[in-house]
Amino acid sequence: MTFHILITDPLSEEGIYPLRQAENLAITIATDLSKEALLETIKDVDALLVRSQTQVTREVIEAGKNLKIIGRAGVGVDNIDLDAATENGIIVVNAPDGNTNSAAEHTIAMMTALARKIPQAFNALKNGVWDRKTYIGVELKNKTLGVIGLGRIGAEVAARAKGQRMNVIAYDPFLTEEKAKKMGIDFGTVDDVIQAADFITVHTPLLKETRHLLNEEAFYKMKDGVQIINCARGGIIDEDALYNAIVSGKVAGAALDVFETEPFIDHPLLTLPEVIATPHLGASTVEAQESVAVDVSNDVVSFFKGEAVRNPVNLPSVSKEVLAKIAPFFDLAEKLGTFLSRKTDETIVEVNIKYAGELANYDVRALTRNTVKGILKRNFGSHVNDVNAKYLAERFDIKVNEHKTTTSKGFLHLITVEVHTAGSVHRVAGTLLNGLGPRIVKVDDYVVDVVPEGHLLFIKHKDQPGAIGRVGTLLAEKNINIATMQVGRTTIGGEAIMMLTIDNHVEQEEMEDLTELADIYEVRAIDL
Ligand SMILES: NC(=O)C1=CN([C@@H]2O[C@H](COP(=O)(O)OP(=O)(O)OC[C@H]3O[C@@H](n4cnc5c(N)ncnc54)[C@H](O)[C@@H]3O)[C@@H](O)[C@H]2O)C=CC1
Ligand SMILES: O=C(O)C(=O)COP(=O)(O)O
Repeated sequence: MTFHILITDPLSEEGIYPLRQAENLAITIATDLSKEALLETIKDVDALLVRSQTQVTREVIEAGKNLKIIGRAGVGVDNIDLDAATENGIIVVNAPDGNTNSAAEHTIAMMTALARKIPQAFNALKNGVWDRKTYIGVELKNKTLGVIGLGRIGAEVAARAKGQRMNVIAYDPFLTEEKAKKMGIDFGTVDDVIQAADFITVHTPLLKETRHLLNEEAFYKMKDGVQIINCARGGIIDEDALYNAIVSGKVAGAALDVFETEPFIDHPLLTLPEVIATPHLGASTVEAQESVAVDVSNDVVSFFKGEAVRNPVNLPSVSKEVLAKIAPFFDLAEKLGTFLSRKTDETIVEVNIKYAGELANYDVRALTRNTVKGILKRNFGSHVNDVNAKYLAERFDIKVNEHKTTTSKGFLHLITVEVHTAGSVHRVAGTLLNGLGPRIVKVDDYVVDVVPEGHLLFIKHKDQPGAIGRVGTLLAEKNINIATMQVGRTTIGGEAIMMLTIDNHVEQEEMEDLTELADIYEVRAIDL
């Protein structure tokens, strides 16, 4: 099967080498598509690869009927409607590490150019003006750099600023005193940072909480003559407030690489001599572009091989070590979910998944998603996947609870899944037997030993001589061959179960007449 990859922003040709190497991928590069053309082209595409330019809106995502993965060759995913992707079961991957260095270097370059007015002086010179008075700058040495957002890029910028003999003060919700100490920087609140700094640089994503983080009120609190740098995202700074703060003389200058609306060409900010700007070039180096394109291409290749991706954005990422421990249980978890969803026709309102034994030591959210996927397949078929399982459960008001206990009687690991409907509770437990593979070991209160595979018949009956024989005879009359059979009961003469594996698929309706046999209460045909 060939998967169609559409690339709509310029990516490094060297970087997409992994895509070119894969035999089952057909690549189309179309970097100047109009919105209408994109909506048309996306229809037949399995993977979309972008940078920051292409606006991957809900409309685009919904038009991508075959779309399975969106790759962002870079960090920021604010041009991608993540909710729409998740709801439609489309995984989004990015390349968070590949452009860190370039963005940090660009930030330092912008700060230096700003401090020494290099672009303005160069402009004058280009226009034939030799002016050594207007372009007097300030030193960076001994000045304080305020860093808001000390993630990958912010931390690199802080380290480089120290090399410039600057003092650094930072704010990040994840920054602790200990970590700051280790880095040789101060830490404080946003207010501490903006009040102490001579230069302020922002390195957060654009989120609800960071939108207009630097606004009129914030500028008011800053030192007179402060200089501002934004190489992260337009919108973190309120551009109108920045304009006013520069015109009023409060802010001495600003270096901007990113803007609230891009392309940014006729904004009043660009008319101010105190403002220097680049057209979103933070990641535009040969090295960064190759690196981010390689990372995102590798993830796309892995995805179409059915392997785990390294940098999922709308799925929690799982470390290699944890993945190695939990991956063998993926299939079992899904099958336990499928089993229960076929064991009842009633609407499921709650799912409780209990991980007992060694598994309880790991992040098992991926297993929970697989279980929920198995449960929801009854309603959503192939539309439900790892990405949207949680979303679909929430949308249909199905409560999903995860429980863990490191003690497990008899089994090294045990996954017990329980579903509640309005009037009943159904339970199944499974494990992986060393060297033997997956087993269902309990259904409701009955102990069994069934390989969760193929075509099963789950039968509830009275524990009475003849019940099993009558089932066997009727199945023989229907020419249905029994491959394996297990029985279980809790009390002699009470309710009991049979778990049969049969050779072929049968429809539930074909099995209804089994319930007319004496002592047979319920029959469920379940394909796993
Ligand atoms: N100009 C350009 O071409 C480029 C821009 N970027 C942008 O730079 C930004 C930072 O990228 P990375 O460092 O790779 O991301 P990152 O995820 O490593 O770091 C972001 C940091 O911001 C912090 N943060 C979140 N909310 C915050 C808040 N309310 N206040 C303070 N800190 C907060 C997070 O805790 C995190 O440590 C992103 O917006 C990214 O899109 C990245 C690469 C190139
Ligand atoms: O990685 C990021 O967040 C960037 O802003 C880089 O954007 P670009 O890939 O150069 O369009």
